[in-house]
Amino acid sequence: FHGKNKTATKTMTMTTKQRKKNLPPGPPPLPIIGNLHQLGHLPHQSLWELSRRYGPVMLIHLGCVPTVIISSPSAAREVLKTHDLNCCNRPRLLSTGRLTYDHLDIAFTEYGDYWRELRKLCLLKLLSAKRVQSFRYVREEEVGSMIESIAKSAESGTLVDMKEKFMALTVSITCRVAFGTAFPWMEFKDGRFMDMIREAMAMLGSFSASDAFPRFGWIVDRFTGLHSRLEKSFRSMDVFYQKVIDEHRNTNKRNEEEEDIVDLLLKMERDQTELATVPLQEDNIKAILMDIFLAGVDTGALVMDWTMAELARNPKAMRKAREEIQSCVGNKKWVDEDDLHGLKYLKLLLKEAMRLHPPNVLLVPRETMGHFKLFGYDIDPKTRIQVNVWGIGRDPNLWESPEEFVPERFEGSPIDYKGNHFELLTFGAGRRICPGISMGMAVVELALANVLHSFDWKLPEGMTEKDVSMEEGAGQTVFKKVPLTLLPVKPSPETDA
Ligand code: HEM
Repeated sequence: FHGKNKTATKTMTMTTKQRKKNLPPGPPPLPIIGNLHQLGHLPHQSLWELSRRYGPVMLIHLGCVPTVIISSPSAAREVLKTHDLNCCNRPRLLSTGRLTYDHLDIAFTEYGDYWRELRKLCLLKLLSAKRVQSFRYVREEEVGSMIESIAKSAESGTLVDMKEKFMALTVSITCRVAFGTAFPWMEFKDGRFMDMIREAMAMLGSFSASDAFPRFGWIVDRFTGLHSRLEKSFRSMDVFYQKVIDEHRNTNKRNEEEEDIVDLLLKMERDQTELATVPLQEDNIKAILMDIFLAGVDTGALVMDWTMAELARNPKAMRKAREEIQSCVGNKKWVDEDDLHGLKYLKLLLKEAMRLHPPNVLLVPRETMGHFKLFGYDIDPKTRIQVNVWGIGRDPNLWESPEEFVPERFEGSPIDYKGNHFELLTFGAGRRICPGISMGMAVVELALANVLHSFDWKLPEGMTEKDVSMEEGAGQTVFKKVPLTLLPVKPSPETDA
């Protein structure tokens, strides 16, 4: 009887405590599935609609997982700046865990000493300003090859699938920067390499029941075939990285100028470098390469693809951009990286395209590490946090005519995408902000400047600007559902003048 009374008192204090909690508002969850049924095909859009009803700090349940959706710049500032230390963990998820050799990478590893040291390595060596600069010739050469291949389509009057071109460009630049070779070996040619990357991206964006229902979800994932598909994707990427590493081990050491990222990581392995007492080994190297590929290839290509789609729909903006480039570089064949400083309008239109089409619409998920108060609401440890960057970019309270593509809105505005302005969070903010901003934007700016300088772009016959579909498809990143195909036209000196 005595014992029972004790339990009753304990239960009473627990429930009083629970009751005292001021949890954020949100749509009522259903038993077991929580709010999963409300996500739809494009969760960022459904969540944006819901947040207009429940507010910028909204609690939902993804199966058993409490998740707070952030949908305003001031709430984003709270989680990415004021409480960043509490919010900078990443949840352990099925697909990210497998593809990163059990979280040995930077993007999906938990916050702690290992992440801190890896991140330092990334910022100081792998993606430093000096290294980005040292690969300028790679970017210029690869953009040159892309322009030459587009010129062939212009000559034969064939349409260009813009996303395919931009993906091929980011892949070849990344291959050269990371492993010094333009494109991998024969067995990965004929589109197989691209298929492999696409499949890994699809796996990262896939819904896994194990993540929503940690206790029994794995049974569902085995039943649906997700486990074996993930395993197959992991194996093919692993074989590829092993080949890259073996080849580097067997090659005479390059001088420092020619050193690629794998050379640098293998040197650290030979020197028995430790990252937070973990000696750097092959799996760590492969996990880092996985990040460089999966974080950098698709995002850059998407930014370029969406930007071209907006320009195709807005011929005035396209003309203005081309005129600016023309007046800046004149009759020079290529726009080089020194010319980019003068291309102010190009930078404005990129900001505008990234406002409307951030590739990571909900950022990369974070997880809280301790309890804190957010606008008076209690946020518990182990709560997942997703910032609706897409919604913030289209909020009519922040932007005039938010759905319209108006690059001029950024004229004279201090807002940029480097993590200090919570209205434009294309690359995130805080401790986990993207470390590849300079590397990514260097490619995007140079490629678009040359694509616009070298060709006039026409819509396929019979299509008008209004017919360009802006429908979205969602996975880990948001892409154009209907591929953008355009006709490149080589301008004659007279028509361009
Ligand atoms: C236009 C291109 C790119 C976009 C839009 C982009 C966007 C992002 C975003 C939104 C995040 C999550 C930030 C957060 O959680 O607050 C991120 C993280 C990351 N990005 Fe990028 N990224 C791009 C290019 C790159 C490139 C080129 C690389 C490397 C070669 C890269 C490497 C990473 C890594 C390693 C992380 C994880 C950082 C961490 O968790 O500490 N990204 N990126």
